[in-house]
Amino acid sequence: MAVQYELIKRCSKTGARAGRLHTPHGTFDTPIFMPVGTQATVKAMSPHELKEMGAGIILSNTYHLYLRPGHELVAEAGGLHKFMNWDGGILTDSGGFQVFSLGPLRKITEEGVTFRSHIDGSKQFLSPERATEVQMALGADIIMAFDECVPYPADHDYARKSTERTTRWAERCKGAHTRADQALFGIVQGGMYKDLRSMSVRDLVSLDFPGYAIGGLSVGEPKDLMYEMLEHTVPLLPVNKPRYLMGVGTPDCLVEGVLHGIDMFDCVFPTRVARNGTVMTHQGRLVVKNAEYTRDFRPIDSDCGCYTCRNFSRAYIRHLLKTEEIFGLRLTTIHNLYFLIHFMKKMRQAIIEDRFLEFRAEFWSQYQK
Ligand SMILES: CCCSCc1cc(N)cc2c(=O)[nH]c(N)nc12
Repeated sequence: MAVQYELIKRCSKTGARAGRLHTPHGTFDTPIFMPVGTQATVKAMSPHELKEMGAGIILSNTYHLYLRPGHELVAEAGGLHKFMNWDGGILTDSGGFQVFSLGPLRKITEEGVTFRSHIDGSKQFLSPERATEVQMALGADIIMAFDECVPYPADHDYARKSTERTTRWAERCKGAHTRADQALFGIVQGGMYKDLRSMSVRDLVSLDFPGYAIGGLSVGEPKDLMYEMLEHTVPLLPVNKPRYLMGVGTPDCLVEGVLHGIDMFDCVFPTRVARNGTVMTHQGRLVVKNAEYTRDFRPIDSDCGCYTCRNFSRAYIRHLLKTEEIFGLRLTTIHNLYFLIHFMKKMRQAIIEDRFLEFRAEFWSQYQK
């Protein structure tokens, strides 16, 4: 099997677990945070810097790469790993989510989704088969089934019909997937309805995927509702397969996701907010661009071991951001990614030492959302 999950330690009191994910491009400790590199680059970061800070698996987007430069060109280059010179793990999303979130004009039918390119307005079409073919050409280690992310809010009838179609699409993706060196993950939907979440898990598990993503969350719902869906859904998934919570997240959501037994996370948040000067600390977010940091010669976070915190002050970083110096957003990006990658490592160690609940309590005692 291209991707295998190895359970190392389960927390004795919660769903939290420490594991390893074996892939064709390396073995990675879980829980893991996966930086997003939408267009075959984690913005402002070099592959060397990503490797140095401990990144293991990065994400790219089928929707964007299909439109530009085209999956055929990436295949001609030898696949994504060669094209972007990254020898770690790569996961690609299937494109459905981006079609729904980027394309204002789209038409969903049983066959697939017709949409307008956000680049040149050209009419495009993605089907489960096409999305799978594109991802096989891109060559990621883990690829995602083509799904519809049920919008929030959605009524029960819409959520049911959409989720049932996502399952039929998942079966078609499975039928079209012929690369033995890639793992195709199913994506659980069901909106905010426990009965539909159970139905989606039941139907996808019967198709026997090597891993399962939980989709349709982190789509604007209250965090407590996301946690309620996780509490219901994760225990229904196979223990010996990886669980991936899509689009999450911030440190608080990562802690609660790990609590419920999630192994893999991704989110554009840390890199996106870094570019406008918001950085993460153990006490919560800090907008280093603000005037209050003009003469603050301390590092962003004195407990952080990243290149940024070892070499530069808040005052200097604020100066770079205010003057729109490119180095400024590189420094904040380095910090935010390092912070989350190492936050996961600390959580994993706490699980292994069976003190995850103490870790969680300590986190919440310091963290201001
Ligand atoms: C590179 C981005 C990966 S995660 C994008 C994402 C994020 C969120 N929040 C939900 C979904 C979903 O339901 N389906 C799919 N394919 N993707 C989702």
